Amino acid sequence: MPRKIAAGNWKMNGMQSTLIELEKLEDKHGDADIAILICPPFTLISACEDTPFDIGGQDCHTAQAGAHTGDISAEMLADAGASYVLLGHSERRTDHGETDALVAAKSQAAYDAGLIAVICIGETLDERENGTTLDVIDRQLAGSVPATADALNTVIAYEPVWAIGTGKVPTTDQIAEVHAHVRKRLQDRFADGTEMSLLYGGSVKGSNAAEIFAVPHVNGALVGGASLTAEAFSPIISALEDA
Ligand SMILES: O=C(CO)COP(=O)(O)O
Repeated sequence: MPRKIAAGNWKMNGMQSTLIELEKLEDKHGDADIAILICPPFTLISACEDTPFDIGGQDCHTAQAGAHTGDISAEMLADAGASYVLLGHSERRTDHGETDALVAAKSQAAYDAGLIAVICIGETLDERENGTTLDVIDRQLAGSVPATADALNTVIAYEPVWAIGTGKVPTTDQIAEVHAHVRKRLQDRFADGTEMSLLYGGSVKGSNAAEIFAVPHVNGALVGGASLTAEAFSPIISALEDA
């Protein structure tokens, strides 16, 4: 069975004062038997080390060290206490022009540093309306996921770009179609493709989490806005525990 993962992507949010939310989350979910992954900004990774949660970065460089002002390497993330890193998020693809090839190179750097790569894929609204969603998914999977991926070092997050931060959620049929397609492609390509965790992301909330987690091949969620407070994230974690 793929591992269940409730992941929070804090994006460019979070101050020292935000860490109180993790203490509240620990009170409720400190001994959860699913993985709870928090991806704070780089500045808070070390400060999260004492929490019982898995910690992840939101990006890394392809190199482990060197003259790359402003960048962070996978080795640095691991050194700071992270065990995961988000890669290829649509905001990085859009804001920083990240290509599939770059995401694959970053994923390999993550593996080399012993991190688990959460590789994000997903279509834009135009692509969905053009009927090219599954083509886009195929291209991103083929280009962004290295040949060295396996169920231990890789998690795939399907995040339709049009559902991120918009309150618009695909129908469960739409999620089911993409997740079944991704599972098939992973099974075709990797010996342990059946075991890779597949997360859904995009406007997940406490009120819609249970129905999303009931969709076949949805093994968890990558949550943005609703991961920023314990009050909003806790019901999502509970729904995944119950799924
Ligand atoms: O981009 C996301 C997580 O990576 C989803 O963000 P929202 O949950 O805020 O829509």
